Amino acid sequence: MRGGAAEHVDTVTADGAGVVDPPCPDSDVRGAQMGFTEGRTDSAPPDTTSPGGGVAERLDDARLARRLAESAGRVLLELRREQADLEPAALKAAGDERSQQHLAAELERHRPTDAVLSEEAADDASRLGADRVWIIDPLDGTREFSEIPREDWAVHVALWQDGELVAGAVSRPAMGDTLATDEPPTVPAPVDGPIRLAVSRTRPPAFVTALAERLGAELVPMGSAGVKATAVLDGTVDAYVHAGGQFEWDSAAPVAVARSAGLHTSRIDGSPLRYNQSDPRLPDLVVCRPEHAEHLLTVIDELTKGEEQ
Ligand SMILES: Nc1ncnc2c1ncn2[C@@H]1O[C@H](COP(=O)(O)O)[C@@H](OP(=O)(O)O)[C@H]1O
Ligand SMILES: [Mg+2]
Repeated sequence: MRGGAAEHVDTVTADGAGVVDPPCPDSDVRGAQMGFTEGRTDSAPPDTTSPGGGVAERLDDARLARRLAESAGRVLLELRREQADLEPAALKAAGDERSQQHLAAELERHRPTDAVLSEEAADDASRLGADRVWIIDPLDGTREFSEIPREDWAVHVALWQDGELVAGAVSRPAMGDTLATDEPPTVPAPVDGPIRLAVSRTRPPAFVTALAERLGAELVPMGSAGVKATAVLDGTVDAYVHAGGQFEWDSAAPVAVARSAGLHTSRIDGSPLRYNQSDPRLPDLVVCRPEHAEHLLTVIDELTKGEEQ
């Protein structure tokens, strides 16, 4: 449990799995470095009351992102427990739907004036004129979620504001943790040996396989973009490189958390990842330890140019 000045009390869930927020930390230093601050001063109305009837003060965006990702994770774990006999396709569909319903309801309750871009909801073009857009993937690694007891699936909750990702959380419910910008993770010290690249276990892009060969890298297969990106944060791998297709919701929250911890994040050509674009496709990315960025991007560049010839 996180500590700090006891100012905020909040409740996050509408499904009985209510959360009384622990004391709110002092303004998060590294969070402030990435451009977000404790609380908000703009026009959104405050949270009102908790299901228990108590007055709930407003939770800052980063902590709300964490709480939403965690509570959706509990919804998904419960579903998996209760519906373990479902066919994988039905479990996937139920997981997407339940988590989407939960997150949509909670965002409506806590941030009713903000726009939302979700993998599991129709894309409302009004988000393009909005100052604040929550970019969510209610269940990333849907396939792995349906393969009980696999743990490599995640819930992504990010907030984009005025052109930047300003908060994010990646919950890994079956692993029992959440990595979020309210408390940027500390990346472990580097380890000796070949560079380790996280790659999709079910559809490894040929590009990444070729990259691994050039780098003399070890491929570490796993499901979920969020799990792969956070595997860089927890030291399981050194980099996550993807190409060939993805959407903003697959990477927004992982990238927000990775940036808050000081990792390199970019497109594979080194250009910035941009969110809340009219076309939400965002087909490639690099998330890596900063000490590997230059070499990785150089080798990717050589590989890309070689493919073009
Ligand atoms: N070529 C591609 N086109 C579109 N989305 C892709 C993709 N490759 C991976 N993804 C998305 O990235 C996430 C991680 O995939 P993987 O585990 O194979 O790396 C998945 O999200 P969802 O599970 O939310 O659909 C998947 O849909
Ligand atoms: Mg996804």
